[in-house]
Amino acid sequence: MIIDVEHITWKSGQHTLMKDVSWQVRQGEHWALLGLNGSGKTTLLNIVNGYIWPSEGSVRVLGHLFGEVDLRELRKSIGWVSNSFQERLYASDRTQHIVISGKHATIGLYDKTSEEDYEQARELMRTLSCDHLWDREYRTCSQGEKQKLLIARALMANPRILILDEPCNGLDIFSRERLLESIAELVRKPDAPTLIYVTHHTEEILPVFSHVLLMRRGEAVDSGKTEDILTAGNLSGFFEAPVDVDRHGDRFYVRVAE
Ligand SMILES: Nc1ncnc2c1ncn2[C@@H]1O[C@H](COP(=O)(O)OP(=O)(O)OP(=O)(O)O)[C@@H](O)[C@H]1O
Repeated sequence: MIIDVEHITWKSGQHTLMKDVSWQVRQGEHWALLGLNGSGKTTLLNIVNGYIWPSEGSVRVLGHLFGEVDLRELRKSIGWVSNSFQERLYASDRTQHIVISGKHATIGLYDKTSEEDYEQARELMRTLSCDHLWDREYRTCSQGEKQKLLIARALMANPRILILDEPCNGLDIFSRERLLESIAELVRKPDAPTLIYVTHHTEEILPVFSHVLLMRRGEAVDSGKTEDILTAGNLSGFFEAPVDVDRHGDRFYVRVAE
């Protein structure tokens, strides 16, 4: 089992922000986390990374029970790419150095870099179709290009789990498709990490995401195989408003029903 969250509840002050959430991610699965603003997606991921401690329930990641494991060690196996991180990077850094700094999750490069580090960075930038950005200043890259670099950076540490938190935010539809194609490419690699993809938009849930977890007001409302979860009936119940789901190819587009 990659992630095993059992009956977790988290209270902050008067508010119960996670209510009896259970979630199991198995080897070979890739998950999308879908939910409206404030539904608890980031909170759940903070729990999985050991930044928030639930009031009740248990968390196991990669077989390690929280409470018995050195979280700093465990976190080395988890890559987490989120938008809030972007601003903390040095704007004038070269792209390849940003990627290589992911090896030890540092901001900036402090360790000596080896020839293999450069090779790995180049290979990862190739996988994410951004090797043409080699030696560019980070600040000159577009939003979509920055996302790709940050994903490559997270992969530099060879994580077993890769969390992509709304990676398509702020991207135009063409940049979004290019980024999604790179993510699909990454998953097709034989030693790909388990992906957790956080989004508000069903159309970003590529066929490589085998499973979906629906979050609402701190609860895991439903979870299962993508095609079983992303139906009009199911999502209308989930959003508490009638929606239509149009399927184009293997993508799901949700519209508010007339
Ligand atoms: N430390 C905290 N103390 C109190 N409330 C919190 C805390 N962290 C999160 N919350 C609240 O918990 C709820 C869930 O927040 P969370 O960030 O997990 O949602 P989300 O699904 O990731 O939302 P978004 O899609 O907008 O990023 C929100 O109402 C938020 O204000």
